[in-house]
Amino acid sequence: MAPRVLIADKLSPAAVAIFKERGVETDVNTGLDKDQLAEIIGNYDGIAIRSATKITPKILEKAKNLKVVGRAGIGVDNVDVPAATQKGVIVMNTPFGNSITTAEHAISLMLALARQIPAADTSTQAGKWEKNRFMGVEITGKTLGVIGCGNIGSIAADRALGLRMKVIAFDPFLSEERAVDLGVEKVELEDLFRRADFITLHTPLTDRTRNIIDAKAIETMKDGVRIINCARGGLVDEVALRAALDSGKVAGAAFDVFVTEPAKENPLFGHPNVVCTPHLGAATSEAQENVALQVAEQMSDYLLRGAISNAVNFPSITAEQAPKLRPLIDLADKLGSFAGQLTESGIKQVRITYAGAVAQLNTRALTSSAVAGLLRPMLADVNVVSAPSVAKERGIIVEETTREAQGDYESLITVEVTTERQTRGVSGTVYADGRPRIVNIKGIRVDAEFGPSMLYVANEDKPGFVGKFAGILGDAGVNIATFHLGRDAQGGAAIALVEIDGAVSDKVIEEVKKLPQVTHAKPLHF
Ligand SMILES: NC(=O)C1=CN([C@@H]2O[C@H](COP(=O)(O)OP(=O)(O)OC[C@H]3O[C@@H](n4cnc5c(N)ncnc54)[C@H](O)[C@@H]3O)[C@@H](O)[C@H]2O)C=CC1
Ligand SMILES: O=C(O)C(=O)COP(=O)(O)O
Repeated sequence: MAPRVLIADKLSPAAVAIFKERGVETDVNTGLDKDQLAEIIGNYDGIAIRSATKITPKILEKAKNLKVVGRAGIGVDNVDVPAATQKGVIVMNTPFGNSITTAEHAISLMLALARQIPAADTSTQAGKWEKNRFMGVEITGKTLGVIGCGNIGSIAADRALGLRMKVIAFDPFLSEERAVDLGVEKVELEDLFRRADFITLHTPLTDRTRNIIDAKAIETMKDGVRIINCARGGLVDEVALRAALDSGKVAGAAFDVFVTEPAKENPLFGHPNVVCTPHLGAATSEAQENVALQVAEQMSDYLLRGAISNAVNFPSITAEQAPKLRPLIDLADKLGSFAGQLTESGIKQVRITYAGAVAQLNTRALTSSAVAGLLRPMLADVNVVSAPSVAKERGIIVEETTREAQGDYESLITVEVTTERQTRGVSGTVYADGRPRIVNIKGIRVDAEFGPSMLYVANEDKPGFVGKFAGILGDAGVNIATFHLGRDAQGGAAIALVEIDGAVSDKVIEEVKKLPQVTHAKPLHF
């Protein structure tokens, strides 16, 4: 059945066209309130949004079929990403499609502010001709302080340099080298506040950036500073800014984004030196076409081919890699699951080794899959997306190693789990038939496919075991589908891995355990 996507915010029609072309069903239903969305979200495999629709834990709870949230734009602060991750829902954005447009909006607002264009326009069109009321400031030679010099901040900086401004930037992740390349001076935040004539914000809203401009910060700024916020409401304390505008400390402010949106009322409204736009940063036909096309392509690629790009909660997998990766993801999950089902005490560490061709692929995705398989027997709702963060929360160390091909296998994945009691390793491969095999358990070679219902028995390699073991299963009416034996040395440790039709009762397991040679017996499910 074709996957189905809900377009819940206003997207360029380019998105529908792409989804249609790719064979994804779409419904366009914008402006839903949270209850209406909760009612229908269960019908969709994907939801495409901008900043209006909020993807909350409550919505995710109802989204039984949801696999992907596609944000046609940059900020994903309207999506509860941890909650989506926990549900295994991929959250992807389009990190570049609207950056030029947004930087241009910041520059437009700066110029509008410098020359009071909106107020002058209103006055002129009201027939007032107030030529002496609107005295502007020149921006040439002025210092622009850029807070957050990522994609948008650096484009804004570049445009400001073109306007002959001096640009200083505060961004803890901006390297000196990149600053030199951009032609900006990297400074500390206090310096920026002290020196800037104009300040423009371009950071995401996080716990560290919330109210990055507050009353205290404003006090340290130049008298007559002008502030532009085209990033997110909440970066600036609106009440403190209003007070500073009223006192004249701040000469002007231009805001595109607000603490509460849609902003029907706001502390900044009504001040003569304030310019506001209704979150128009990304609103050009070019940017909207870019982000709509891109989000539709990305979502289709994921829903139809398993390719992941620009996900904020999962590593990327290209469409070319996806078919190669799919059987290996399955293998990693099954090896993890095998280890997890045999683990009876707290896991301290898991080391995943990729040998041979698999080492060249996207091992982060494989590791997530192995960890998901490992944790699933203990935590039913862990998934490939949430596994790394769940492991971290539980203090489990996850290590990944890659190495050259080993032995006979083109690709070999080994999952080694260390608990309080022991370290246990299990290896597997995928043969040309694309089916995952388990080829080594605790150093003992085997060659078994994974079946839905299996029995794992560790025993001493002594005569008489196989007959008695098969006898117990036969007496209980358990049909053996495949039977694999392996041992480390004659008379040493041996393993039996048996695929059975249907389930096996606890009573049968107990009987198997009572066999004198048996050290461990456990039913496994894949
Ligand atoms: N008004 C609008 O319509 C639009 C707003 N935006 C917003 O613009 C913002 C920036 O977007 P991009 O440049 O694409 O993101 P980006 O990720 O490329 O850049 C953000 C920069 O902020 C920096 N940063 C993070 N924490 C910081 C801190 N505590 N202090 C200083 N810098 C810090 C990062 O190092 C990074 O370089 C986002 O919040 C996004 O949501 C984006 C598009 C449209
Ligand atoms: O891309 C972003 O982060 C934006 O803020 C743009 O928001 P919008 O898609 O115009 O609602």
